[in-house]
Amino acid sequence: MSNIYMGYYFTVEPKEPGAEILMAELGETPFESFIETEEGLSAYIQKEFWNENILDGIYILGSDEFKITYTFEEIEQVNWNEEWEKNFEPIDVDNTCRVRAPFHEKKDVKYDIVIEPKMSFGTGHHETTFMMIQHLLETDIEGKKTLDMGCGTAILAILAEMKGAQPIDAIDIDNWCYLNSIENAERNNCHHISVYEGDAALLEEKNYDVIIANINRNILLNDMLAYADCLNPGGILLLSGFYEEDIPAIDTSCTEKGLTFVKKFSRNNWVSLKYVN
Ligand SMILES: C[S@@+](CC[C@H](N)C(=O)[O-])C[C@H]1O[C@@H](n2cnc3c(N)ncnc32)[C@H](O)[C@@H]1O
Repeated sequence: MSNIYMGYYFTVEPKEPGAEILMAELGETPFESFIETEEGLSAYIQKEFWNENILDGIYILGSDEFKITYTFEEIEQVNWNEEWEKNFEPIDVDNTCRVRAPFHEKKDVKYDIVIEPKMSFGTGHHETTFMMIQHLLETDIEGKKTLDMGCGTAILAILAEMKGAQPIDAIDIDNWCYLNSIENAERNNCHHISVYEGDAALLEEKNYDVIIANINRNILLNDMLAYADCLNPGGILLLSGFYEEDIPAIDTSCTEKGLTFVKKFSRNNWVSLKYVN
């Protein structure tokens, strides 16, 4: 995979909620890494997926409610650690789970997850990850065979292991995420997580008690049958990566496959749904 990136540096006024909306919109494009800055947002995209019109469909850039300016440059090599050290604050979910980088001090919480995100999505800062953590925190997964599909940094697989799930398969289509997940699983002393590079094609002949999938609307809809087919009776499916308006399509797809809706979380129009088989 190419290491040449295009870095975009956005100044966003007002920053709240502008930077978050901008990040959500860019997250729908091949931009793959985001860092919140004092002025707004830095966003990175691999040059091979970039073109000069890449921002054309970004609605917020044309909105009267926000003043957004930016510069961009080509970057040969990004020092992600340095970038994250400057900008990454630990996050706390429900006072039970803390996600931090290796350079943050350790605090006394039940689930202390250390993530070195580099280029992978999944630091807990994104609404979808946050809500998936909330679902996992309140679901009994002790001893359950678990799949984390679209694992990113493996943040959710790591929490699943900390909550007693095993064995756990963590799958991501992206090579960076695959490598970063292996590193993060080791960093958190996880011994029950197997990481694979790939997609739903890897699920043939598999079965799980719990499936976690925080990806996006279209991939979830496309792969829902593969998930449902390998979910054991009574198994739990946790989904995120889509908006309130996508719920009818996702829900129809799930109920068609015999799954029953259990609970929804929502944050800033992002949602996360729990189903049982
Ligand atoms: C929204 S991120 C979620 C990361 C992490 N699980 C979290 O909750 O923060 C989605 C991840 O799914 C991966 N992905 C995208 N399409 C996929 C597919 N078809 N199969 C497996 N993984 C996929 C992406 O590379 C990305 O790491």
